[in-house]
Amino acid sequence: MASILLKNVVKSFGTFVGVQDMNLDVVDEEFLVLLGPSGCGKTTTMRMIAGLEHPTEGEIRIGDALMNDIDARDRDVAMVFQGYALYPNMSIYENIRFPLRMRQVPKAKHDDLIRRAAEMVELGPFLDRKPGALSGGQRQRAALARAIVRQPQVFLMDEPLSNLDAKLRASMRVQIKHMQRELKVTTVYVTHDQIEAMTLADRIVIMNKGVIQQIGTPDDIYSNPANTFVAGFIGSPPMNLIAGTAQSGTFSSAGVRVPCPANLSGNITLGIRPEDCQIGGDNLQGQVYGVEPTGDITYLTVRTANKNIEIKAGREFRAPIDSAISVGFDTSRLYFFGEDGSRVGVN
Ligand SMILES: Nc1ncnc2c1ncn2[C@@H]1O[C@H](COP(=O)(O)OP(=O)(O)OP(=O)(O)O)[C@@H](O)[C@H]1O
Repeated sequence: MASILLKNVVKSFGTFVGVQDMNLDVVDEEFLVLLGPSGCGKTTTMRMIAGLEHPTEGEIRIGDALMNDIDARDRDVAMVFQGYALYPNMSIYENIRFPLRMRQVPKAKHDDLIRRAAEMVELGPFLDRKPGALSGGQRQRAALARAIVRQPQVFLMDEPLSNLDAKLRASMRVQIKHMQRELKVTTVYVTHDQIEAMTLADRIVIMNKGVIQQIGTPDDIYSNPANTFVAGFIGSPPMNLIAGTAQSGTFSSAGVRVPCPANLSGNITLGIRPEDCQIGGDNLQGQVYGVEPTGDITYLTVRTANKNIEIKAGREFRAPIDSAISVGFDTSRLYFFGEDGSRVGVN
């Protein structure tokens, strides 16, 4: 088991900077998720920890040891990628065994280790099959078993569930989390799926354009977004961000009026989550633009002169398109952001 430290890590590709001055401290036994849009530098960060890319600047440590010049195969990490990368001609048993052979683990220990790893991902009955005779979820579990079989210091997982359908992804999430808790192996997991990040992570690192935007627990990231990027990235639908002006304790924008901290003035962006809006009230006046019943929640889109606002309404809510509507905001849950996008106060 081990901690991972990235200190002032930069990765450039020619003149393009893929990862900028990254500082990250992954605690021993932690499940850390790197989350961000395509191209934000998640995989590059992961590949540097694995030793598949070398940082242009900075230090990478696993435990206390400096890794910069250590080959990937000499770092005690196991990786799971989105493609399962199983050997098609080998049985699942032999596939799981592969890392034990590579690491020259004494043969006498193999059978026990393989069966224990297979048991953990519920693949015990499938060990004799070839990968082609397994479902996608079973293959992904075989890839996980192969990663855990030799109990590395660190697991690195890069979008391991993205090839699976939604139902299977949900059940594999639970399985991965359970397995990580049981094995207590420090884990770095890359995804662009916020639900995966929220459900799996002890802490989430949100990245954009090679820069860390915020590091925090899922609750913290959701409740206290550091800037408009994080606020607009997390949540489904994400936080409504409404540009307007603040003056003398009031924020206003076309059709929107809410109290704000008296010290705010000038161009401000208001943030309000869809679930913190209620039908009826005097903070927002607009027209119904869309009503989407989904069973438990009805999603309502309200049009104002400046922007469409997303609201989670009760399951029974229905209203004619284009009808006038008034909405109240939970004023204890308003967010304000300055011109550079960073958070400036909670009312
Ligand atoms: N070998 C390379 N040469 C040049 N540019 C690269 C190289 N590898 C990555 N990049 C660039 O660095 C940036 C970060 O890439 P990276 O793969 O880390 O993104 P990501 O966040 O993992 O994206 P995705 O979710 O799409 O996999 C991207 O703009 C990418 O085009």
